[in-house]
Amino acid sequence: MTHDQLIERIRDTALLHGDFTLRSGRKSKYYLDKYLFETQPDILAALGEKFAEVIKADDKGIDRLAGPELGGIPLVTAAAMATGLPMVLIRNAKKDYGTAKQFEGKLNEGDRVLITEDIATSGGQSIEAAKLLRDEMKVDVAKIVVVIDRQEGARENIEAEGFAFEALFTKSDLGIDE
Ligand SMILES: O=P(O)(O)OC[C@H]1O[C@H](OP(=O)(O)OP(=O)(O)O)[C@H](O)[C@@H]1O
Ligand SMILES: O=C(O)c1cc(=O)[nH]c(=O)[nH]1
Repeated sequence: MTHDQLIERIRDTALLHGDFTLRSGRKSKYYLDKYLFETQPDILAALGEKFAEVIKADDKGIDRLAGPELGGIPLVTAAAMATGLPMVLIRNAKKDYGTAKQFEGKLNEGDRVLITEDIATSGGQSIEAAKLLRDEMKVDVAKIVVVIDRQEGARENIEAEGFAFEALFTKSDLGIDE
């Protein structure tokens, strides 16, 4: 799938119009329903390849990938399969039984970890995941890579916390002018 075909597939599959409340509490007249594009195997495979390009371009090398619940899970899986890199799955909250962990999979202190995420609005969700990895798991967060940046301040907020940020696509790339 070409870059432009992927943009078109995401837009056609997942762009909704209406009145939406976002995770940040903001209101929006449009919503990109990530589950509508993440549940389409052709789109997911193409996104895995896009993440792989970013991962291969990292000059210091990535040891592991991480995906936050829930939307980041299919993405990190696709990226892991496209690169052969191992991954961890990050929970929104610790389990209070069994292994009682907030992430699943294996992490080594000092690993360079790249986070995959679906949509960035304020960047709040991505920052939470990155802080957990950096401050509690003691890994080196190489970059937060999202599928779509809604261009509402996520980049500025993420970079202000000391993390690198990249978006595969922006709201402008998708031709959204709301
Ligand atoms: O940049 P932010 O302002 O933090 O908002 C964007 C986040 O909000 C959404 O998650 P949602 O709350 O729908 O959670 P889910 O992935 O568990 O469905 C979306 O998946 C992003 O992660
Ligand atoms: O900010 C959000 O919560 C959000 C925006 C959006 O376009 N899509 C989504 O899944 N979440």
